Amino acid sequence: MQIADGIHYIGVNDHDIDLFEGQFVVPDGMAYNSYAIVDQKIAVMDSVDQHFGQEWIQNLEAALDGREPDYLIVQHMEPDHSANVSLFMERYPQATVVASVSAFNMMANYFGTKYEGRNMVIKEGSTLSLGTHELSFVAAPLVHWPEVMFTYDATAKVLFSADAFGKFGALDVEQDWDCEARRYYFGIVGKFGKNVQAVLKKVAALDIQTICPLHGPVLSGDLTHYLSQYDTWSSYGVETPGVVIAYTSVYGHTRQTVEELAAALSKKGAQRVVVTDLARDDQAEALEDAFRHSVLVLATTTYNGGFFPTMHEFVSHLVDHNFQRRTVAFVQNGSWMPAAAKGMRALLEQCAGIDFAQNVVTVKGSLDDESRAQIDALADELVAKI
Ligand SMILES: Cc1cc2nc3c(=O)[nH]c(=O)nc-3n(C[C@H](O)[C@H](O)[C@H](O)COP(=O)(O)O)c2cc1C
Repeated sequence: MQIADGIHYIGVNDHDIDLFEGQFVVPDGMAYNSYAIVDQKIAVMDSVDQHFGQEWIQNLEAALDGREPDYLIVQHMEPDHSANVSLFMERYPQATVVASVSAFNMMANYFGTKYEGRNMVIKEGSTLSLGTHELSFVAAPLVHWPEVMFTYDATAKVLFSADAFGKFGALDVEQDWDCEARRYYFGIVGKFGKNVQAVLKKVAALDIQTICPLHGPVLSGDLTHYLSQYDTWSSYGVETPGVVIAYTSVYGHTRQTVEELAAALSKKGAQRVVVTDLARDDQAEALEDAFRHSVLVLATTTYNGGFFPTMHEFVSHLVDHNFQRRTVAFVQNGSWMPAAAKGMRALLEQCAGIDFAQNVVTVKGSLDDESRAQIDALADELVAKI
């Protein structure tokens, strides 16, 4: 598949993977993208996951039509992209590997060599001419690893963006971009909003017609939507006004409380209320929902003096991913000494700019008039904050 003049797609689809990066469910598989820029010199953009080396080489050789590659540009050393660097370097002994200093340090760790004598160290502003295609490199530290470089092809007006603008899902599955790109962003890149903002500012100065990420589809046409989504996500802005209620429940009373709160919110004018069961639904989906919307309600059981383990896991994800600048409310259940709200709040105090709702719903085992009045008061407070 030709993406632009001289630029070929040579990546692979993975439908065998169970969990991406050891934790994310990917029901539609995953794509490991790689590209060949065929010019007077030939550059290959990154390799692919360890299981697909032979397929990748076949794709490369089909695109090269008997020629041999001159460069392997390693933008990102995460093994789903770098696992076949050594295969490439053995197969093409004339080729040079092009990467940042930190990428070469990681190559020493992974492959036991920095390819001395066959390497080209690049940094922000370095250039590489392939003949017609003029490449320049844009440092993207911590988007989302420290060694990451973007590559800009000024001739084809293509930005090779490493993991940025990537998404879950193989390329032979038709899918809306936003949903799985958002889940990918907040699960994997989201902690590093400042770094994403910094690199977005740099690429804003470039004339870009096509974005070639290392996962997900090549983006072309009007890029405004993708750039604007990345700007909102990386600045922790609200994408969709609404309430997310993330809950756990052992015996159903907390679930019933959540259902009544959701109904009260809708009745009082909330246009969008999303409810997720943290023990059964995908927590990565819940995480992206929390970052997407304006208000988050956490509802859980007091559990051995603390709070329920799956809620603990979710709150840890929020803190780890730099959750910030949102309204957060608590619903707690406790048959003898409710303490879940206090425990959750203590962890979330680490997050910047959280507006904790004044009203807390406390259910002592099962709902009663007092807790129903609290639901009503909390719904009033939250509707005003959406
Ligand atoms: C293993 C376990 C530990 C619990 N620990 C506490 C506790 O420390 N303090 C408390 O007040 N209630 C505690 N509870 C009681 C729960 O609040 C009660 O079971 C309630 O019904 C849970 O809400 P649910 O119906 O939504 O599951 C505990 C319940 C379980 C099952």
